[in-house]
Amino acid sequence: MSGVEFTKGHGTQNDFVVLPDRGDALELTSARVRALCDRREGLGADGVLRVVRSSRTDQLVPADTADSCWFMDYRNADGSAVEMCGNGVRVFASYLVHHGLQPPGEFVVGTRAGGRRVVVHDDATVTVDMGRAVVTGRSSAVVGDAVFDGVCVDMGNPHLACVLDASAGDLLDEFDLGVAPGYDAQVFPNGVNVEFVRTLAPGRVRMRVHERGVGETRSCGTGTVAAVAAALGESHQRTGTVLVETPGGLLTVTIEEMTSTLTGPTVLVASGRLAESWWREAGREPAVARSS
Ligand SMILES: N[C@@H](CCC[C@H](N)C(=O)O)C(=O)O
Repeated sequence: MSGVEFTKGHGTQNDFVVLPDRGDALELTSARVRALCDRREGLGADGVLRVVRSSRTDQLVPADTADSCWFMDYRNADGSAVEMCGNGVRVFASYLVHHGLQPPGEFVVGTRAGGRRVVVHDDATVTVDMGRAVVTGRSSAVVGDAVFDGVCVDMGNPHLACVLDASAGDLLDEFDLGVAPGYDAQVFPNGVNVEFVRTLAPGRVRMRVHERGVGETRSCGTGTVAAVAAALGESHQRTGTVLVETPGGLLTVTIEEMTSTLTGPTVLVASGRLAESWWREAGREPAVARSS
């Protein structure tokens, strides 16, 4: 059969194109990632998950990632290859089990941020051990004219989680996150994912996020863990389990002293093949204007 195989899936509406590449043979250029993620020109997604064996990949694979496990080569919609994607790992794990590449239950997925232990449950809910939410300091985000104080959290990828106080009322629903919030580039030289979170009741928060390399998304797994770590911290708690309402659905985050977990649903929507001509065209990088 001709054409590149794909599956489209999502975790709380953070959506991905999954590209199986057992032989590590796909030429996944930035241009192809951008075209795949384009919601008019391509399939439409927040990111791409290339499925490759750790031992076969030419990516930088951290030492704690077993040679034989499946590696999630994650790309943001803008084509950038970054460290980690929490919802992506959940969809990736679900894909592996559904397509018979991995028996159900517990196993490790390789990512650029290290190995992540996952459990795929019978109802396609997936729990990921996300590692420790490391608070590295404080900084601020700017939306329009407003400046918000935030907590810098390293989840393998960088986050700035701004906890809104109760007086902020419905502000969370009113933000325009169509434009990237401003941030301090000296604190985040490689860019940052910015979360806004509000506590609704003990053990329940609501979050919106602007993702680096994507824009506003309907959910972000690493972002929910960062947001919960920040929200717990504001009420002087170091650990706890919190339900996170995102525009795309509900996730459960548990923060422990040395690690954290993320649990939520995954959906595999469709599988198919990309037309060969589309893949060929999508591979062409746009011509760069030359100054003579
Ligand atoms: N949606 C993801 C995060 C994806 C990576 C992020 N945009 C970055 O650049 O760090 C998640 O579910 O964690």
